[in-house]
Amino acid sequence: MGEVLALSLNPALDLSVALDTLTPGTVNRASESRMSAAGKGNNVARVLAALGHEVTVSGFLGRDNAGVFERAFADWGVIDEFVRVPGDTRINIKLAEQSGRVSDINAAGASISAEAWQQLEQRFDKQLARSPAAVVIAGSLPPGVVPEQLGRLIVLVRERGIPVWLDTSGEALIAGLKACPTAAKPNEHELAEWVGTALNGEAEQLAAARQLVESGIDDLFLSLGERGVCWCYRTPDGQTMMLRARPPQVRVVNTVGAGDTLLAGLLHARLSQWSGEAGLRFATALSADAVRRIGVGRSDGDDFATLCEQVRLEAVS
Ligand SMILES: Nc1ncnc2c1ncn2[C@@H]1O[C@H](COP(=O)(O)OP(=O)(O)OP(=O)(O)O)[C@@H](O)[C@H]1O
Ligand SMILES: O=P(O)(O)OC[C@@]1(O)O[C@H](CO)[C@@H](O)[C@@H]1O
Repeated sequence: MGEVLALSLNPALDLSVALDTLTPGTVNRASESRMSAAGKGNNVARVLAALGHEVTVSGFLGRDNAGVFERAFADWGVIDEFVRVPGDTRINIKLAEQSGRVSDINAAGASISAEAWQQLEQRFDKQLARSPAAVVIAGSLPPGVVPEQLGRLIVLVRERGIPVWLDTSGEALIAGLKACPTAAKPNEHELAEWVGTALNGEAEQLAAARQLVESGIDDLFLSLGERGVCWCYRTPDGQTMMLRARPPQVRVVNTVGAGDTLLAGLLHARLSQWSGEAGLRFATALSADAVRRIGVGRSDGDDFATLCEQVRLEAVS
């Protein structure tokens, strides 16, 4: 299986807190808390490495708390090509209630200097020269990095004929989509940000997904939380098609990183040259499996084959 380069320009340490019910303004007692190396690109990298891919991770890491990431990268078996910057990598707080509701508090991240950006670009160029099978760019941009810089990275990858998969939000998503990545995975809120107005119902969401594919993106995966995922793509004869996957019902513990698990599963299937249907089924089951516990990727459960069977695929007309 080909090598993957996963870029997290703004990685994070996730402090995941499980509690019965969150009551703002009071002392809340956690039933469990855990700190882990994360950020969207790193989460995708972790899942891909567990699925057997050779993965290089890159982006910016704060020097002062880099140790937690370095230990995690060694544990996951990924190659660390992060540029070290002064200070700490941000800590994001994930509050997961018994009901399955999650509240995220995401920090802005350390500011990136022009010099650090230059270092990143130089490394990126070398990494691309090794012709990875795919590049994933995922997560928000840190202060000091403007959306156009993300667009430039995407163009650099595409110029080399390497597939680039994008998962980001807000202005970064708008600039990133303009640069025409091979694939993108917005959730419904991110897609509405791209459109610039609220999307009322699935018909409007699917129309926006279609518009993106018709603008030149090969594969658009619109993730819809517990409602599953819609894959919009262009056939070799230029038609736009849509396939919908509905996940099985599972007991939700923590949904953080479900989108990253989904993206990793989809890319794994693509790099393994599975059919689109098989890939969508696998990735939907993988992300449903992931929400049953804290963390990304496959759980220890022995019912994964059943989860795959329970995913419902349907063509969208
Ligand atoms: N409650 C759930 N039950 C089953 N599957 C789920 C559930 N929530 C999410 N999933 C699966 O995970 C996928 C991704 O979820 P979602 O759309 O919430 O991604 P996201 O917003 O990008 O998440 P994140 O940013 O936390 O990674 C969904 O398409 C679905 O397949
Ligand atoms: O602030 P961003 O970069 O948009 O998202 C960061 C983040 O919420 O995404 C991951 C889940 O997808 C978490 O590990 C991480 O904390």
